Amino acid sequence: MKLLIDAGNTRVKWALWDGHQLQPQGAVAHADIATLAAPWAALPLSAVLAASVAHEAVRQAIEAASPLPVQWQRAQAAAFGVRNHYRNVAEQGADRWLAVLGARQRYPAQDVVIASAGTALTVEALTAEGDYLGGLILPGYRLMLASLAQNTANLDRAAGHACAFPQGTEDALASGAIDALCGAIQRLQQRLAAHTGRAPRLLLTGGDAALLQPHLPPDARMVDNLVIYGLASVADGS
Ligand SMILES: Nc1ncnc2c1ncn2[C@@H]1O[C@H](COP(=O)(O)OP(=O)(O)O)[C@@H](O)[C@H]1O
Ligand SMILES: CC(C)(COP(=O)(O)O)[C@@H](O)C(=O)NCCC(=O)O
Ligand SMILES: [K+]
Repeated sequence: MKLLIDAGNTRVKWALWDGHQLQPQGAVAHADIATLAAPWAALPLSAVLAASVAHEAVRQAIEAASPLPVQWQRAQAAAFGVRNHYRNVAEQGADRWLAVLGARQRYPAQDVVIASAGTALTVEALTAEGDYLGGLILPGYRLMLASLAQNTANLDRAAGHACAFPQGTEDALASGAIDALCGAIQRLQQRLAAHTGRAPRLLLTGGDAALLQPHLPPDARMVDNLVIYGLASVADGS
């Protein structure tokens, strides 16, 4: 059994992989990583694979809690039939590359847009031929609201509901953030469609995927743990 870990800028998600099935185990805040040491020590593990885009201290806390040496994964130029067109793969977040590999494993040979709605929103474009063309980075929902709260005199307040014609500040805040996030996703989707001449599938993952889904076309599909599915592909070497 292999332990798979996805350390984002807000939370550390982990799952177990037996070579056939993924068993998601949950998520903890960075401050609580040490609480995972005891449950991890009780597992019959053969390997630990992880990806982190968080601060170095998070990486060290995971290493301290892990009963085995951690096999840290990075973005690659190519793997499993996917070619990464990022100019410098060393600067790319491992989570973005692994989400692309996870999408490729779950939806082989399809044009896919992958929206990972976490601390940041990342949106990736992957063609049926296996070309990962690149993608977008923008602040996630919470970060957008926090930046307005911190840099204006009047906007430090809870967001309301997203709606078509917001008629109050709270709703205007929620609607602005949702439209920015969903607009970015749909623009990349349109560009990939224009590039390939085919309509891509849209996959949503990350902690805010459910927040965005009602505001996107009905065929947008939520797929939990795409980064961890990418780690499972790497763990299997397939
Ligand atoms: N229980 C939760 N704890 C923290 N964030 C949550 C929770 N449930 C949903 N969220 C949302 O998910 C986002 C974090 O998503 P996640 O995919 O874990 O991010 P990351 O990979 O950047 O750590 C938060 O910004 C928040 O809006
Ligand atoms: C864009 C990210 C901050 C997303 O992080 P997350 O929201 O998953 O915590 C992370 O993938 C990152 O730090 N990337 C490095 C820059 C790049 O991918 O080009
Ligand atoms: K993300």
